[in-house]
Amino acid sequence: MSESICRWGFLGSAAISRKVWKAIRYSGNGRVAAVASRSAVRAQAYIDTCSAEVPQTGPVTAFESYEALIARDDIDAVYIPLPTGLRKPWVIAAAKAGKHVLCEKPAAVHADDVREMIDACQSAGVQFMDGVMFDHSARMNELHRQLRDESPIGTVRRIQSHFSFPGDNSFQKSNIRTDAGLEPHGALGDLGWYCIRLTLRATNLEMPTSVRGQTLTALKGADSDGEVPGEFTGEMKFSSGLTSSFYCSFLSSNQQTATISGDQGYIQLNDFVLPFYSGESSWTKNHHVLEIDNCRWNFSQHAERKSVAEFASGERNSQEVNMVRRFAEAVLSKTIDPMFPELTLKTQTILDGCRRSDAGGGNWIDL
Ligand SMILES: NC(=O)C1=CN([C@@H]2O[C@H](COP(=O)(O)OP(=O)(O)OC[C@H]3O[C@@H](n4cnc5c(N)ncnc54)[C@H](OP(=O)(O)O)[C@@H]3O)[C@@H](O)[C@H]2O)C=CC1
Ligand SMILES: O=C1CO[C@H](CO)[C@@H](O)[C@@H]1O
Repeated sequence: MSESICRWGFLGSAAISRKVWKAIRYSGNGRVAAVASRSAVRAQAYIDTCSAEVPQTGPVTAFESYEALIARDDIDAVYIPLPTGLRKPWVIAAAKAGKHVLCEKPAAVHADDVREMIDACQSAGVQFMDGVMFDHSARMNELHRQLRDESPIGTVRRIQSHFSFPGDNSFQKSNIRTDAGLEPHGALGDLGWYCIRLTLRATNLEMPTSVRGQTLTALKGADSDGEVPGEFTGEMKFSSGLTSSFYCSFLSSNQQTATISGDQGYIQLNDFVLPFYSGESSWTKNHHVLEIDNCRWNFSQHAERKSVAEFASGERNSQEVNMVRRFAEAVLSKTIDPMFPELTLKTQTILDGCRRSDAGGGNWIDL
């Protein structure tokens, strides 16, 4: 391995990997060294268009098979944004070849597959991390710290989140997200994954005792063998009495809201996954008061806006840049952080429970 720079290889020419390409350029401790595609022409075209906007700090080699890239010994880490249904064998092959693995979300088809993927990484002594960028945002880390150490809203009782975007006709017919073989969890995997993760972060990684879920609308892409959740609602119950619910959808307008409610106030975020384009990430802490005095019944508003200085995306302190920088730090220092595989496995276990509940009619499932 080169001493100070993590050499990244990408599997596939996924749309999201263009954002990660730029993030790696800005990370300061990595560079994209290779891209593999099922088509050599596509790999080279991808490298050319990305390089024209964001050049890497060295040459980037195109490979026409994922195997060929994984076999190289001048690659330290692979980024795997292949469709979820196809990802597992490539994660395991990469780990066996000694490559550290940044794996897109949702991690896998089942939690058993996640265990196999993580075991392969552990056996090979390489880092496993999923692609949830907000785990690396200064805002989320500050909220996590406050909720754990300071009880800014008292005891947390309820977490509600909503992640949706409106997928048009062409999306519904031909995007990987509506193909059961490629993205079997549909909106639950694509968007609900973040809602579940937010809950885990807010509870300091505590697992719920039971979950339930329901597909509200199913979608089926033109080439899909089956339906996927296009609109899904899920709930979680915790031993402390805390409850959490979420809604995710490919059919509602752009919304990324989260409310964390305590017995002394609530925290509201309006952009919890992809921060609004700005140089700071904000949230509000609310502790409204109902003032009653004889004929005067006033609900008085008390809302404090809080923020951290952090560019939403595409800058050196943005969450996706922090993600790849932190990953490369683990690679370069040979210090594996076990929290990341744990987070992935817990998220997938809750997702699996929601799907089992859905398949059984929406009843509560004990985890
Ligand atoms: N963390 C985040 O913020 C984000 C994460 N994601 C996740 O990343 C993953 C990829 O999403 P997205 O970028 O939209 O995906 P794309 O459809 O743009 O890309 C998927 C890539 O996978 C490769 N591939 C291999 N086999 C197949 C196949 N049978 N069908 C289709 N593609 C195949 C293709 O590369 P090639 O043909 O070149 O080999 C293709 O470019 C998803 O799981 C998604 O949830 C997506 C967006 C944001
Ligand atoms: O992970 C993701 C982040 O947000 C997108 C929507 O805006 C998703 O579709 C994507 O897969």
